[in-house]
Amino acid sequence: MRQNDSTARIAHVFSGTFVHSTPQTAVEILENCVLGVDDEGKIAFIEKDKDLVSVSKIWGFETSDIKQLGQNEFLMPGMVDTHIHASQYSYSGTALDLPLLEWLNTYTFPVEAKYKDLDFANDVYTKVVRRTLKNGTTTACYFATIHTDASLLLGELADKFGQRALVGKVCMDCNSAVPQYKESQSECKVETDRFIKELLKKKYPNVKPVVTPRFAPSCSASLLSELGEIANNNKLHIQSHISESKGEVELVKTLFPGCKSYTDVYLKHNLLTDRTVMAHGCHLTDEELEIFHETGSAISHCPNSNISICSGMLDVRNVLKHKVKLGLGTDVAGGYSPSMLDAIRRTLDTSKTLTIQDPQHQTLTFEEVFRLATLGGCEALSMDEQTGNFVVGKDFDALRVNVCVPDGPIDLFPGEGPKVILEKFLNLGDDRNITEVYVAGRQVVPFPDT
Ligand SMILES: O=c1[nH]c(=O)c2nc[nH]c2[nH]1
Ligand SMILES: [Zn+2]
Repeated sequence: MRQNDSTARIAHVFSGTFVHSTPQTAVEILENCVLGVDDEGKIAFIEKDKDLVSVSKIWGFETSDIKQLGQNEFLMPGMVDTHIHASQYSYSGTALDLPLLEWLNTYTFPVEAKYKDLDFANDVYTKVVRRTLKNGTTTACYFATIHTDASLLLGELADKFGQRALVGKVCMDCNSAVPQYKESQSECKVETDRFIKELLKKKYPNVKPVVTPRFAPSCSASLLSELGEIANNNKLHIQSHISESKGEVELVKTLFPGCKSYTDVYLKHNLLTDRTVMAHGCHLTDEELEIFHETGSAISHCPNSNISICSGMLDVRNVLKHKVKLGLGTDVAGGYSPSMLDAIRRTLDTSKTLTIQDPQHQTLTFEEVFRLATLGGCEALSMDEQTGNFVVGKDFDALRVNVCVPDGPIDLFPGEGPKVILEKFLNLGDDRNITEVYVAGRQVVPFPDT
């Protein structure tokens, strides 16, 4: 057993069952364990089958401070939403009757144009941060809008409520359908620089900027180049969309005739790095996936959105075969649910649909999808050295799950072990079962005001 030779004090101790993923094992169940978190929010120790009194003496905490998990409870890593439009949350659950390009022009751009109004932004952004945290999203990779001040407000709210977040001020200098919702190229550069500088100046420990060209059809080639340069000079994350629908892929061919593929558009403008996450990718070719692998860029799989606006079905198995990093995203509001549990279920549904179409297709298992929602998301955002599973030294981002809350959605039966309990939670559970949420050791749910 390691000695407590550091000066850090133990802030939380949990005892019971922990469920997480490692690169080698999709679901590892650690029963009869005790896990300590230090006052810097890092996992200080994990001990199995140890006497609690001796562990408490070594680490210097009172046994009365231990949070004992019950029979129907477990701790799991927080879920990572690798692609969510905070600005579209106001109309989530509606407006799902048009394909992507018409959907953007009809519903999305007119709503996003309203974020000049900071009161409106404050209302929606407060609600989306709280809703996602309550549903177990400990890390979110957000698109905001083109408005710098509202995007900074989103960062402030994520920090206030304690969510780990990447926040992107959207960049777009082309929009013929809704011309009032775009910037000039020079405005876009000046405002992106201001957004990055001001957000970094806040020194929020867990909220960082992400360079966000909306997608190739909304950006001139020179804007894409400028954004590639900004991201690379400042070693920042990059997010965008790629190959979501066939109509979009055809449009990109006409807009960028000198590029070999949609992927080549981003590659040529230095936007594919090991800190890049591209949403969707439903129609990427194997050749394009190889470029993702070589550059270390990741894909955010957004199955609810892909189905809701009839964009396509990503073959996750094929992406994984190409050793491309992949996480899950809700893609609110093309996706109608802000819950990562929904993203897990839709990922399984899509994989099963592909198997119905082709029985040779190797269906994803719920264990694999659990990993994609947690550690996989952290890998996709290049945060897996910091968090994503229960490893000593990593930040403690975790959910306390109770599958038997009063009036909850799950019934258990005799003899059901932790693996079945996990599967039931993933398929049947909801926010009522997520009784506590921790980000970097700070308990953020229940909210302090409730
Ligand atoms: O699902 C999507 N949502 C968006 O807001 C968007 N913008 C470009 N491409 C997009 N796809
Ligand atoms: Zn999106």
